[in-house]
Amino acid sequence: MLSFFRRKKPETAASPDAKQRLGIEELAAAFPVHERSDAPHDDAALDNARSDTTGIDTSTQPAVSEPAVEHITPAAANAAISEAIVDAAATGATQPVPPEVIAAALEDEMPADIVVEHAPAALQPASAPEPDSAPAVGVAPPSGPVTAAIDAGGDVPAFGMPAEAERPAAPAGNPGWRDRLRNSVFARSLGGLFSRNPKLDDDLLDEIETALITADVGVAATSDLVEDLRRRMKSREFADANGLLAALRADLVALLKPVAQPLRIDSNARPFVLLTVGVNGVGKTTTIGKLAKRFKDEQRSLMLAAGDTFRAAAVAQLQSWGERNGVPVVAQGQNADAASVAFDALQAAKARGTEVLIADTAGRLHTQQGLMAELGKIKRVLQKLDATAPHEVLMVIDGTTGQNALSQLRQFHAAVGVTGLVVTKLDGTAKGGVVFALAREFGVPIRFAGIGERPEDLRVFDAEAFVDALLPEALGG
Ligand SMILES: Nc1nc2c(ncn2[C@@H]2O[C@H](COP(=O)(O)OP(=O)(O)OP(=O)(O)O)[C@@H](O)[C@H]2O)c(=O)[nH]1
Repeated sequence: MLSFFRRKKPETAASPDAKQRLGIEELAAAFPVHERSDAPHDDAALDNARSDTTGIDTSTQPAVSEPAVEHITPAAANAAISEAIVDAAATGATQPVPPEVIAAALEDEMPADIVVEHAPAALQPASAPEPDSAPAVGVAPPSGPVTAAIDAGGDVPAFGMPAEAERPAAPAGNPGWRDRLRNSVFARSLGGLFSRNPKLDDDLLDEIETALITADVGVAATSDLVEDLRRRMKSREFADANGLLAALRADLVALLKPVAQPLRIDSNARPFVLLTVGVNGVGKTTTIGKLAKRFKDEQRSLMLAAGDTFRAAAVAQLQSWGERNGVPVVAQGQNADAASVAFDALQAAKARGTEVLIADTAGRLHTQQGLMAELGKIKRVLQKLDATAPHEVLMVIDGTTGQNALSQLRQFHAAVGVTGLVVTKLDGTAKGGVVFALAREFGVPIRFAGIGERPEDLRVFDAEAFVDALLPEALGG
């Protein structure tokens, strides 16, 4: 049987002290995201950087509500980016160049005298009751009527969602986790192992090791888990294989427990601004739609900002989710400046006393430095209206991504300071193990898990429910 670490344990792996875990603070220290209040900024540099990497020249496509900005020439912006890269190379920095280096070279802040001219038609006075205190997400909503700001549009399915009749019925409650995750690589490989009634020996550990690696748990986390089990097996802690497998379950739960922290809406922030980020196609817009439903069910007043201005259907997709849930959507159309949309929406939400504002952003590869720097700009622009915003930077990660998710999180955190994760697409044939790797490496709270396409398939992340869904039922808690 193939073994990645067969009884060759490095002295470091078994000790918890020796873990190579990077905390948020260490990450932040490694990639400081500092604001340059002393430096002038200019949007055009970032716009140009975007056109460099996407092929879309936004300079020729003015936003519906174009803020008053001074533009530098594309050549100057290119020169600034090149200079930053050359400077970083000269100082021995390895690629990719940290965003703050780019940001320092670019003049990228929206001017203080921004004028938002666009008045979205969707914004109508809301009459929804506004609760004084904000329960944690996932807590049962208080009873009472919800008055939608706009007509919810009946049963019209949102973009990206199958029509009601085509959708499989979602299993209710926590048992739904197992039904959704049973086809994952993790569940199938460990399930096969357990069904063979294994003996308590090194071969069992080797098979567990292979199963964990195959399921994307990652080399470091797998090594920690397997060596802990090996040590305990040698000291005769387990009566049989089932004892060892029960210990594996406990170790997996212990790995995830610290990051299973539900999103809490701070009622002192009004609105509580939630900025969603992530690479292309991970499920950001869909997740926002699901969150919109969740927040509306909790009777929170809500607004959405259609900040994904680059994907053709994204604005319509968000508007459809908004209509479906009776939530106003601030949009300026395709190719508008995303920071301007966010600013526009925050201004409107503040004026209305809206409780939660969720801002969408365009998907971007974590290696596209110009686009990553744009996220910093969106954050700074929001902070012109509320110094504490965004209150949650929610990064959406596709659960099928594998170990690449680690570098995605590293880069997004460096650019914009990620405070919570949503791991989507854990249903179907996802490997699922990347959740453990993320937890071990970063310790960033995992707020939600996407285990299907229906609104109710966005679950508050629950360490035990998740682990038990991946392991054979006999073991589950
Ligand atoms: N099976 C499954 N599909 C999902 C889940 N979450 C999102 N999706 C699907 O993933 C696809 C992409 O979702 P979007 O919300 O458009 O992704 P996005 O991140 O906004 O995409 P970009 O704007 O291009 O970056 C859609 O088909 C969604 O239905 C999930 O938890 N499970």
